[in-house]
Amino acid sequence: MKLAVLPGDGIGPEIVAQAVKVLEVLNKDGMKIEMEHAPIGGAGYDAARDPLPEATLKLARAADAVLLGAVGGPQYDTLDRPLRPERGLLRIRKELNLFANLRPALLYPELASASTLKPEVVAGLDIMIVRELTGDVYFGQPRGIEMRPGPDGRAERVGFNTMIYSESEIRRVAHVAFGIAMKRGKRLCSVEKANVLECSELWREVVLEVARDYPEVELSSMYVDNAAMQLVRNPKQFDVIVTGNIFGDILSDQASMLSGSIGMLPSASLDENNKGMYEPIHGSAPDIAGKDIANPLATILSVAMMYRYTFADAATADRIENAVKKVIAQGYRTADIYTEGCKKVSCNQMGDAVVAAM
Ligand SMILES: NC(=O)c1ccc[n+]([C@@H]2O[C@H](COP(=O)([O-])OP(=O)(O)OC[C@H]3O[C@@H](n4cnc5c(N)ncnc54)[C@H](O)[C@@H]3O)[C@@H](O)[C@H]2O)c1
Ligand SMILES: CC(C)[C@H](C(=O)O)[C@@H](O)C(=O)O
Ligand SMILES: [Mg+2]
Repeated sequence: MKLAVLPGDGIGPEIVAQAVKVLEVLNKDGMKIEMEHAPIGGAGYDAARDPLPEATLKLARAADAVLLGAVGGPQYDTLDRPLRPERGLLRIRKELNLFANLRPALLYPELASASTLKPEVVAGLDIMIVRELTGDVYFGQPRGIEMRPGPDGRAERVGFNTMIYSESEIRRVAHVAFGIAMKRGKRLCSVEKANVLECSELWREVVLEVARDYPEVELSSMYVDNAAMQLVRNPKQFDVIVTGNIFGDILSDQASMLSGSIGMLPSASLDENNKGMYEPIHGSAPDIAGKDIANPLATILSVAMMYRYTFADAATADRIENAVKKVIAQGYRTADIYTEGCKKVSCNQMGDAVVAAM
C-alpha cells in the first residue's frame, strides 16, 4: 500500500507524526505501508509557491490513500486567495473527487465529563455526519469582491458567492448516506434550508427520490438552524445526518464538542470507489502549534477510518480504535480533554501511549 502523508501546517506535523508511529507499528507487524511525505497548504506555498504543488497532487493521485494533518496559518491569510493554504485543501478534495466526507461524532464514555454538555445529554452519543465535500458555496461560480453602485449611487465593494448543487451531486452523496444508515441504526436526517433556499429545495426533493431505493431507512428532514439547536438539546436523536458542504462544516465542528473536543473527531473523504483522504476535522490550531500539546487522537482515528473504508480491513481499524479506547480508559488526556484526576500528557506522549496499547 502506498500512502501519501501530507502534514501541512501548524499542529499538522505534530499530530501526523503520532499517526505515523501507529503506522510504523503496523509495518513492523508485516503491513507493508510505504509512506511518502509531501507539502500542502502553507508548507506547499513555502516550498513551491503553490498550496497544492504539482508533485504533491501527483503523489496523492498515485497513492492508495492520503493522510492529511491540517492547513492554514495567520502568516498566509493575506496572500491572494488562490495561493492560500485552504485553497490547496479544497483543490485536492476536488481533484481527487472526494465528494463524501464522513465525520463520526462518538463519545468515549470516560470523556462524558470533558464535554461542555451535561453527561446525561451526551452519554452513548454515536452520530455519523455525511458532509458533501466538492460542491456548494465552496466551489460555486460566480464568486468575488467587486465594485457596484451603493444606496447613495457611489460605488462600494460587494462580496458574493454562489450556493449551487446539481441533482447528480446530491444523489451520489445521498446514496452514500443511505448506505451508511443501512449499516447503522437505519435513520437518516437530511439537513438543509429548504424554507429559504432553492438549492436546498432541490436537495430535499432529490434526497426524497433516493429514499425510494432504501425503504428500510427512516428519513427525516430538518432545517439547519433547528439542527444546530437539536444537536445541543438532544444529540442522541440523530443516527446519520446528510448535509451540504457549508452546513456540514459548521455542524461537524459543533458536534465535535459533544465528544469532548474537536481533537477527537476523525474524518474520511471518499470518492465513488472508496479511495480516500483521511484527516482530523480540526484545523492547524496556530494558537497551540509547536507546543506539543495538541490532541493527536482525531488523526490516529483517521488512520483507523482509512483501514475501514479504503483498505477494507476492519480488524486493523478495530485494533487502532481499541488502542485509543484503552488509553482513554487508562486516563491519558491531552490538555483539551483533561479533567481532574487524569494523567495529563503531551501530543507525543499520547502517541506513545496509543502505540503501547496496540
Ligand atoms: N482541515 C483543515 O486543514 C482545516 C480545518 C479547519 C481550519 N483550518 C485552518 O486552521 C487555521 C485555524 O483555524 P481555527 O482556529 O478556526 O480552527 P482550529 O480547528 O485550527 O482551532 C480551533 C480551536 O480548537 C483547538 N484545537 C484544534 N485542534 C486541536 C487539537 N488537535 N488538540 C487540541 N486543540 C485543538 C485550537 O487550539 C483552537 O483553540 C485557519 O487557517 C483555518 O483556515 C484548517
Ligand atoms: C480549512 C477549510 C477549507 C475546511 C473546510 O471548510 O472544509 C475546514 O474547515 C474543514 O472542516 O476541513
Ligand atoms: Mg471545518
